[in-house]
Amino acid sequence: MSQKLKIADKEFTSRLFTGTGKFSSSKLMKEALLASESELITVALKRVDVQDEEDDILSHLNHQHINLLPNTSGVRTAKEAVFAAELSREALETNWVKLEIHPDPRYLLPDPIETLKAAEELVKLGFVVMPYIHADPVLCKRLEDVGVQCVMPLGAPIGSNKGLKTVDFLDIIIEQSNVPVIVDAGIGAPSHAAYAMELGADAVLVNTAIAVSQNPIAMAKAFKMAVEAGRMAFEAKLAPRSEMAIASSPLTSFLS
Ligand SMILES: CC(=O)[C@@H](O)[C@H](O)COP(=O)(O)O
Repeated sequence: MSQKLKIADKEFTSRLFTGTGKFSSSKLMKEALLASESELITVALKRVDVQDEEDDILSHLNHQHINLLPNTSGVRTAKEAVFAAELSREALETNWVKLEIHPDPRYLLPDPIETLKAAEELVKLGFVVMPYIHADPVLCKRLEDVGVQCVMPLGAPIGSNKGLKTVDFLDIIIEQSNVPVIVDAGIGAPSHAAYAMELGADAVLVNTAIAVSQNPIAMAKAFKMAVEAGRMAFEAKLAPRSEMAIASSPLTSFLS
């Protein structure tokens, strides 16, 4: 049994966090997310109708083991992010927020300056801040200094399914971090998720690769298993690498 992950006051058995976008129906989304056994599920505040008590997306996520993580996707500045977080705290009764500020719709890359500014403000306002950022080890330390509860560096641009293009920097972030590291975005296959976990990431967040798969329910299960396998391998400690071949069985006394 793998160690539990603690973020702020919550403990998680599952290290697979999931997103709610791009599913072809709410029913399929619900079934896939249940199959993933994810306990932290992010939902874009812009997709929630706070006036409607029967809001479709929320009613499908109303399960005992599911914690909602509102995200600020769609905002362009720190000021807008703080406003969105305050709205979500009011509407969804949670002080957890996934801070996403990506002003450029082409690459959806996070703005590091606005993100740091917003994180500082949100921490002061009592939020549990989970910032989505580029895989920048210096920024991660600066965010840690202002009091975020984890960092969420990207593997590749959102929705690109390209995998861990930032692996050398993720390695440094994981080595230096005093808060959980959650690899977010661009994870396109269960093997990418397993790789992130083997590196020592504390969790991964996956949306597109599950939602747009031909069979999201089976894919959610595959990701669940990959994350568990990767974490187990990390805890078991991977065997050291060698430049030279090292025979697996003795080479002396062969056929003598
Ligand atoms: C849903 C979310 O919060 C995003 O960060 C993003 O959608 C995750 O990235 P992928 O869609 O590439 O998995």
